Amino acid sequence: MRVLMVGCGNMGFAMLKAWIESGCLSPDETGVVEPSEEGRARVAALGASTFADPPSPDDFGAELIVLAVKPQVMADIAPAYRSATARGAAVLSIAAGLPIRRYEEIYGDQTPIIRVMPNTPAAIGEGMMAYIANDAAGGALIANVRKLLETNGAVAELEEESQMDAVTAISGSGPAYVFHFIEALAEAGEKLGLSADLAALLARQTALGAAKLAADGETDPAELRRQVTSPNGTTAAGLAMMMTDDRLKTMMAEVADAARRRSIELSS
Ligand SMILES: NC(=O)C1=CN([C@@H]2O[C@H](COP(=O)(O)OP(=O)(O)OC[C@H]3O[C@@H](n4cnc5c(N)ncnc54)[C@H](O)[C@@H]3O)[C@@H](O)[C@H]2O)C=CC1
Ligand SMILES: O=C(O)[C@@H]1CCC=N1
Repeated sequence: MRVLMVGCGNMGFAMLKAWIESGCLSPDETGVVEPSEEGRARVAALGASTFADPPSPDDFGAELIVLAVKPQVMADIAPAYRSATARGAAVLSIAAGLPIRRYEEIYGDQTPIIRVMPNTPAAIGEGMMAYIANDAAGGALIANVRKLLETNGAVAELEEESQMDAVTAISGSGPAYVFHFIEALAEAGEKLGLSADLAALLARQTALGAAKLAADGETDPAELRRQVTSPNGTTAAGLAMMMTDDRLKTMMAEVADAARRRSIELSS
């Protein structure tokens, strides 16, 4: 499948890197439109073709256009690819907020459109990729797109598009919450007198180990938490600060709701 990615910043590059490095996508059939010279250089290092401006369909012959620009500029940028969709190219968008109907307004509802919410661990095959497709997207296209997304991590098909704002708030933005948790744990270590390097190592290795223990889903995270918590021990003392009055749960609900509301705002 000839893939043309439009915009290759933090998220687009994270996805493309795994597509190419896994061997799922050949660099020969990959193009990237990216105005930033630095952005083009790192794509060129993967062996893919780069363009500062949209290539004509005759020049590239894209079968899949991947829209990976910011939602705020999508309406200005996406119409340049109408000639490619008119010749049969499908569209995969990773933009937050923008519903499928927005793309149908640009390309027509006969154009196959898939909307996916990725996250940055996609670069190392540990992402969470949640998608939904319009009626025009056939089984063969969806199977091919899933093959690409599987190189990025776990893949889930949503039941309805209305779930996408909540998905964005949880898994799309979620890595940033976890990174901030790691920052906060490391800073707490420094406040307790540890060196910055040691505190940072303890924080990130602890997050990694805990995530790996929880990753297979076989043991409930609440049970994993209980396994660390000796009665009247150190963990119980620490957790009381997080759990009294559901302090952390209340904060996480507020965090996720703010992100979901912003996703809804971006759609209008
Ligand atoms: N960063 C993340 O963790 C996630 C981002 N997303 C979505 O991914 C999309 C991209 O976000 P980021 O990669 O974070 O932003 P970014 O700013 O890193 O990347 C956007 C890229 O688009 C390029 N660009 C600007 N004008 C262009 C044009 N006319 N043609 C082609 N490319 C153009 C920019 O040079 C830049 O490299 C957004 O829609 C965002 O909602 C979705 C999930 C997670
Ligand atoms: O912050 C954002 O809007 C994008 C979407 C999800 C993660 N990053």
